Amino acid sequence: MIIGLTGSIASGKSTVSKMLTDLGYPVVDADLVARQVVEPGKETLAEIRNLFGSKVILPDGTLDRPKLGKLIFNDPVSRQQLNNIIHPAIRKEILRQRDAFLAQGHKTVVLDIPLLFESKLLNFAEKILVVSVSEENQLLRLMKRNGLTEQEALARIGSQLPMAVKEAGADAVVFNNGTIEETKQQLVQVLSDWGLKNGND
Ligand SMILES: CC(C)(COP(=O)(O)OP(=O)(O)OC[C@H]1O[C@@H](n2cnc3c(N)ncnc32)[C@H](O)[C@@H]1O)[C@@H](O)C(=O)NCCC(=O)NCCS
Ligand SMILES: Nc1ncnc2c1ncn2[C@@H]1O[C@H](COP(=O)(O)OP(=O)(O)OP(=O)(O)O)[C@@H](O)[C@H]1O
Repeated sequence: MIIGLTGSIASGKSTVSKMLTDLGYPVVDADLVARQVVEPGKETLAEIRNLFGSKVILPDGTLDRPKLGKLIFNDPVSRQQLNNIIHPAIRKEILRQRDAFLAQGHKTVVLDIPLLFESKLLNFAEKILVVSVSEENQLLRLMKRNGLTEQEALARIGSQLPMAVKEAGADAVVFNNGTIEETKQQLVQVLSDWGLKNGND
């Protein structure tokens, strides 16, 4: 079974993803893949440089992520241009990592993809698990984790589909407003409903 794990920014995907890893499930992490495909020397990084200029490249040749983030989260046109360059590379690498896990004999693979609903990967997930959070908790957690102002955090939240749309498209929703333990209990219940106990299933 391929599980698509998604949610909105700072809803708690990484937190749930870690719980799944601890239970033994193999997880493909799209945010990590997004970093791998722009490592120095990669074609995607060269394309980003061509589009946005050398101002988004640090002296050591790596991507200046905060700078590119400021650009794309405040401008839908730039965001779409970046997505057009980077998403095909991310998609290809996600599928490669999924296939590698399946080839190792895993029966269940988790794809942790923040933009699952916005991307062309939705069809690859047989079950969609959405991690949901209240608007208030989302804003507070995002500002705290990334050291953002309220305005910066709201721009990032606004660059994704609304939480309610994702909940409506989910096979199951885990509400991450309480303690981490309460979230874990909900997750275990969902897995059990799907006939899964641990990463060997
Ligand atoms: C703009 C970048 C360099 C900013 O890097 P930064 O280290 O500050 O953020 P990070 O990569 O950890 O992303 C944090 C969160 O932002 C959200 N996010 C990232 N990119 C996008 C996007 N293009 N559109 C909407 N939300 C996004 C996701 O929820 C993600 O989990 C980076 O986010 C990026 O390369 N984005 C494009 C790739 C992408 O779409 N990634 C999302 C996973 S497929
Ligand atoms: N139940 C919780 N109670 C308190 N804080 C939490 C809880 N769950 C997650 N957090 C914190 O909220 C922040 C966002 O969580 P996390 O990083 O898991 O979200 P995410 O959905 O993976 O975010 P992103 O889309 O940006 O990668 C983190 O700093 C995390 O430690």
